[in-house]
Amino acid sequence: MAAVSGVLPQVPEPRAAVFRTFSKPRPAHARRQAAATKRKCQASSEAPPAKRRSKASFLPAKKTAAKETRRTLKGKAQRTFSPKKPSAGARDGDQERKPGAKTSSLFKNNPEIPELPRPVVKQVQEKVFTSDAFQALDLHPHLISTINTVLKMSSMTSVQKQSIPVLLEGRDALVRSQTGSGKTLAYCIPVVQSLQAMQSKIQRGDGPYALILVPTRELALQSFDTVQKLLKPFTWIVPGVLMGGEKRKSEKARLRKGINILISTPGRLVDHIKSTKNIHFRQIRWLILDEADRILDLGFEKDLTVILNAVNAECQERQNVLLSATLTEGVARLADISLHDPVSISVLDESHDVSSPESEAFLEASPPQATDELDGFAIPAGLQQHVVVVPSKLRLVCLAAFILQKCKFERDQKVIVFFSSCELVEFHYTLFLQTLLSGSGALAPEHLPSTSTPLKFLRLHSALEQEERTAVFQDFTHSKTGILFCTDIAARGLDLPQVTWIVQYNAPSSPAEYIHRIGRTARIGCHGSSLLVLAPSEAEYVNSLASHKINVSEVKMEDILSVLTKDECFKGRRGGGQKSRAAGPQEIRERATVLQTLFEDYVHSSEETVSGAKKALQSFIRAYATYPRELKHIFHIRLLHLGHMAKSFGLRDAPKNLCASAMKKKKANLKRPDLQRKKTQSKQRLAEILRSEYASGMETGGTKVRKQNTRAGPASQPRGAARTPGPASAEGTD
Ligand SMILES: Nc1ncnc2c1ncn2[C@@H]1O[C@H](COP(=O)(O)OP(=O)(O)OP(=O)(O)O)[C@@H](O)[C@H]1O
Repeated sequence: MAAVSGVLPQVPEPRAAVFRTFSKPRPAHARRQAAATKRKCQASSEAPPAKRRSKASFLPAKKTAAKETRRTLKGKAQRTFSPKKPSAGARDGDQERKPGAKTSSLFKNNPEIPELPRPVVKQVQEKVFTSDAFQALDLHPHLISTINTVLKMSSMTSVQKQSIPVLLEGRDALVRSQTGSGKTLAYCIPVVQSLQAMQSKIQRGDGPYALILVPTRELALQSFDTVQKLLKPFTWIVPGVLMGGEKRKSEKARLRKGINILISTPGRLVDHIKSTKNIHFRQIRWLILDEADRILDLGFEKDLTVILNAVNAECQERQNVLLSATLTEGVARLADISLHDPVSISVLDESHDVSSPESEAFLEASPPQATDELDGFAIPAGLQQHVVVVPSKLRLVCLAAFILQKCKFERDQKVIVFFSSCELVEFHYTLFLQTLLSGSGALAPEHLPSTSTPLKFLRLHSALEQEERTAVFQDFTHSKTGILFCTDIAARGLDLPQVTWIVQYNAPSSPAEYIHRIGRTARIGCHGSSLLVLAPSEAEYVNSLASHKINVSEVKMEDILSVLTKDECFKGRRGGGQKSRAAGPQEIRERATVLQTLFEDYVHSSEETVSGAKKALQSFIRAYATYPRELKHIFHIRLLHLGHMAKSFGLRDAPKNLCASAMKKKKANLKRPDLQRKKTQSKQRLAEILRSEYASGMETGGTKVRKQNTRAGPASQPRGAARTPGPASAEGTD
């Protein structure tokens, strides 16, 4: 890390300024924002019991002292941060806090960071581009010129070269190619070509000829945008999008006028099938399931059945196309769609595997894979995947340090951070906005080093009003820099340009979701990186990824935290200016503690913020309880240390009621077998809540997170898509 002492202007006691900022009453905008941060999944009583004391977590400090080089930091800090000698940050903070409030040491009593397994995997890769021009296809000349001049594309990608001719022949197809390889055009071009070529010219009033189902609203808007561009020369064909969050009335009106290429989320389409008289499928020629494995999974099962019944009742002769980067034959077989002699298109078949001498060795040692579910999915060649193991207490400062490193001290970085629930997104978004943004927390802009970039935080999840959701999506799409906090609603299909880093702060629930999350970067031949954050107890997950041919390389937490020595906002008691040239582990620890204190002071600045942090922690625990059975040995709440986890939510102690209710529930369950059944039901409900990230948006009774301090300008209004917010929904909105 380059030293910055020479670059920075002299700022008298910046750390003291930090604490002053957070001990005084919060400014009106912060209060407004906190008040606006309503969370929806708040069923705390459903939180499964969290076992507090894992053996590893309670190792005496002596035993956890590091022996290896990579644990030197921890070892030294244990000596430095004895309870009798609190950190500068903690001490100053204490002066202004209630007696008894404390910032406990971040670096004490942490479990050892285990040696990560290092399987070298023969990762699967595909060739993205071909040298063939679109002119090689039998397409209308106006369509080709639109592709060349409007979309500014000349040569086909591999998946387009393979799929377009097959689809133009009228065949059903299952299409699998890596993320960001151009699957959208692989189906949109044949649809437009075939519809414009129909002998009796399509009339708007004919209704839908093509039905395209996608799992989220943002993806619906994105696909609609692509179709709209391709249709420029063919103005008589009308595209339209239906998605939750828009006023049903205006959608009904558009359906009445006629939509020929209909793009919809499943839930919203079902709603119209049930409630809109003039929706019909008499003319359907195409049924396309983008992100087909997602649409075919349990969360959409009922919706898909309703849609297929409605479509089948009116039309039998149509082409069916299923696409996804993680489509497997197994998933496709589940489809209750009568596929006629489908062609399986997998770009992988044509590609070469990338291997190294070590990977050969691994292959020999690795067990044979049993099913196609365990086969590897291709990962873009320009994608560097990393993993960092972080003790629970240090998660929050580590995430903040990573964001500062990338977005404050490096240029043109666009980062997406994935969390497991809406509450987690809201909590971290508000916390970082209130503490890390220049002007509101850390240093005033004039005191920022000249090399630093202002931070810009955005968030996207299903509990937002649709208007804000669309605005955020547009804003992040068009931004050169920024940090997007989101749930898995942004994991699939979204083509957000120039994303440089993907952070998975909560591990995904399946290898497929891992692939889709990291696939938001390194698209269409570009470069990008990903970082997966794991707790020490989760290190085994690296092996699980390896069994799906996913290869991650380790970065050290200390290296991420060391960026704090660049940031004078977090200068410790003895100052770090002159030392930052060769910042030692002790200084890094001091600064991490100052940063943690900053978070804790904000969280403890009002009852409301404390309660928000507790709810976020409960939400984390609930989400943690829903990992599938095959991952339970890695992600099980009994392996979590609740007190340490609480720290990563800026809480100074583990919420007592959470433990108490968990313990009570456990005891009661032992006595009352009838409660076991309820527990199962509540687990199912939790799974539903998570799945409903993708639900229809037509449910009522929930609370939406109201519009907050977005920096987005008004979103552009696509043809056929109204921006009026829809009815409040329970949890999901798609
Ligand atoms: N032939 C092409 N030449 C140049 N760019 C292309 C071409 N085809 C598609 N693209 C661009 O590549 C990007 C990724 O395309 P697309 O979103 O269709 O990928 P995908 O395979 O559907 O990804 P995912 O699996 O994540 O949904 C888009 O920005 C698209 O405009």
